[in-house]
Amino acid sequence: MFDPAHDCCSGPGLRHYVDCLEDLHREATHLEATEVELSEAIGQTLADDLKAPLSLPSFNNSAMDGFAFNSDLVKDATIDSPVRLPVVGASIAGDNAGLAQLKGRQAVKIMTGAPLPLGADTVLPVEAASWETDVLTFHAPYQADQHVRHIGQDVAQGKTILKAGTLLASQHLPLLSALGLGKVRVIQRPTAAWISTGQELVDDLSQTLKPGQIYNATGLYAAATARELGFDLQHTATVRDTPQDFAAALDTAIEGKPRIILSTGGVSAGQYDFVKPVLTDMGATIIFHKARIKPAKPVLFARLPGGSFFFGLPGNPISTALALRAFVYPFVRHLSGQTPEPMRVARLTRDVQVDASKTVFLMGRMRLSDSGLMIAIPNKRQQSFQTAPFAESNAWLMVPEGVSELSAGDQVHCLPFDPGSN
Ligand SMILES: Nc1nc2c(c(=O)[nH]1)N[C@H]1C(S)=C(S)[C@@H](COP(=O)(O)OP(=O)(O)OC[C@H]3O[C@@H](n4cnc5c(N)ncnc54)[C@H](O)[C@@H]3O)O[C@H]1N2
Ligand code: MOO
Repeated sequence: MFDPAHDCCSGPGLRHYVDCLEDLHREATHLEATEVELSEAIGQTLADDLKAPLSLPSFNNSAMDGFAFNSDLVKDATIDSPVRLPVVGASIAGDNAGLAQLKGRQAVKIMTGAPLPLGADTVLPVEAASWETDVLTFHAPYQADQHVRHIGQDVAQGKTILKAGTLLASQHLPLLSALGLGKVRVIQRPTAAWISTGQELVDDLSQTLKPGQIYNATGLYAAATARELGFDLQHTATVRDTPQDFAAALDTAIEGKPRIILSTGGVSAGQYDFVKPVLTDMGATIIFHKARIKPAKPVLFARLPGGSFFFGLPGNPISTALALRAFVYPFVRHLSGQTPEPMRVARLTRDVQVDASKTVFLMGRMRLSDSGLMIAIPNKRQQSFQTAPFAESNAWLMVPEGVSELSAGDQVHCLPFDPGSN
């Protein structure tokens, strides 16, 4: 059974948030890479640097519908002494006829995207051309290299186009598709199971509450945010808050071999706070329990005997949300081989006073001011049971430990609720 005398991390020795992040990074050994179809790769992390297997464009081609020829042929053209070029054929996109060599004083019709014939060095758009039947007339010279898209002008063959650790998103698809990269090696999103604990919880939102009951405020939130936080929720359960029920739920979750198991509730100090004793009984290694943060102070992180990781998220809905964003997300990001999250900052719109003995995360809104500056508006209400200010917010504003007040205009580090958003 759990022995409080060996509880390294509770009591006065609560862990600093920065130390917790270090623990999370140390534990998060990258998941194995697998090859997937490009269509399946969005939201997964690239396992290796990707090099371009070909150049883009892979052949010189026209950027306009018009005529292709060699500019040298018309260099002496004047009003008085025009130069005429016969139009001998056409280069059409998808057609390889255009790759033929132009011979002598010739031009060809050319369509946007069609190969520039060998010997041609420029394209005259059709609306700028003086032409009749099959003859182009020039009353002035025409520059080389007009409206030509050159080999490699987009991407040079062999160049690294995306780095390992890139989270693949829809903006990468045109590039990867154009390069014919139909399969890519990725580190797949970790799988997770979610256990809500509490005999007061009701999952069915259409059910009438009995006295003392409350609706589960974070079950649906977990399902909705899993993807943006980088994991796949494969199993959810809601159980009573007894050690037996929790242990049974944990066993069931483990059978699905998720990489991560998350639970809500039962990690604080009361008699129903059974999560840690149950974990300790099953031989888990508690990596940290309780941090010098607000909210979500009782957050717990452990390694289970089978190799899964466990997060005990405090039950207050806002504490659950903060623990997900400030602990689970950095862990998942590291597991997936991504680089640490870039720091986002914004200027506070008003003074804030906080308890300097902990890292404080305030619910707030990040947005661009009328003058184009990123500003952070802390919500007036900050309690961890208050879902209404959370609904009004889109980011956590982080005030580091040691800081007791910040003034309007000071920069504050922000964690957008959706880390993929700007
Ligand atoms: N004596 C102490 N009491 C508490 C401490 C403490 O240090 N000493 N810490 C407080 C803090 S901080 C937090 S956060 C909570 C965390 O509690 P638990 O994780 O043990 O969670 P529970 O006690 O099970 O629940 C807390 C609260 O949240 C409600 N809850 C739980 N799950 C849900 C859910 N899915 N949807 C909506 N609401 C939920 C639950 O009904 C309780 O009201 O402990 C403090 N206490
Ligand atoms: O940390 Mo608790 O999350 O303050 O309510």
